Amino acid sequence: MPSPRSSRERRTGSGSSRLEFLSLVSQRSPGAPDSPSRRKEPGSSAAAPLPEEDCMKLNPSFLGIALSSLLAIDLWASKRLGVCAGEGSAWGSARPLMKVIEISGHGVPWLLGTFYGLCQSDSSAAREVLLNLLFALLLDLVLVAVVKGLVKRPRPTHNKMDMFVTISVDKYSFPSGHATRAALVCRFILRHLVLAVPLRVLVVLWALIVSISRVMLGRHNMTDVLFGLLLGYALYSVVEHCWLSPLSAPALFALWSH
Ligand SMILES: CC(C)=CCC/C(C)=C/CC/C(C)=C/COP(=O)(O)O
Repeated sequence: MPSPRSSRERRTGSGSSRLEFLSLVSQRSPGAPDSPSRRKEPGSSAAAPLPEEDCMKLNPSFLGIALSSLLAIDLWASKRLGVCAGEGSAWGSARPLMKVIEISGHGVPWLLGTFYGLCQSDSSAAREVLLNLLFALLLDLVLVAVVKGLVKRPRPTHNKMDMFVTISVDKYSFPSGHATRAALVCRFILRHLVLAVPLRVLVVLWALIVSISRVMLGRHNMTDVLFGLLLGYALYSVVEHCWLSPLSAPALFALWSH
């Protein structure tokens, strides 16, 4: 397949890659000063040809353009939706409520609550469900920490870093740990707790509100939250696949049997 550079060369009749570079630079910043690669050497009539890899970097693919446009829209919309990002923001007075919602989806109360329930449970069915919930919550923490550490996307600039108990990777925003936990816990509860319909609706609403509040608080961009929800949803399938039972993990269950 001919490379984009070679087809351009055929059209212009030029043997050098200079025109390719010029067109891209002028599209991006028409008023920008000459870059080193555009500058002619004194006394020479043409710039030295660019290495192939430089041209490829400057030649944005359709996917690249689509992704950067999506990210630009994401940053812009997330900033506009960050209406509780500070006390002085448009909905700054709702910030304390948003922070309560934030704590309701935080890892510490969920881990402590599940652990406490496990210690108090007196039926083997409850122990099995709570042990798997604990496993799911820990798996979620590890997975989110790994992805945050790999992607290293900084939190939005309008975020005030005043969160309740964080770990080092929480300076990064992709994906939202609250969103993964909300989706995971929501699926888990709907599947393993016998609840009346209004309560099931409340659980789904809680997960949605926790997720939306991440953007409103300015903690995350929308894509962090959307990916977090997908990740948490998928993680539940993994947990169900690896379901711990007295048969598959007898030693673990022996620890909790009174
Ligand atoms: C047992 C253990 C290691 C507990 C750590 C619990 C903990 C500090 C979880 C972090 C929860 C948190 C602040 C997540 C960040 O959520 P985002 O939605 O802002 O990504």
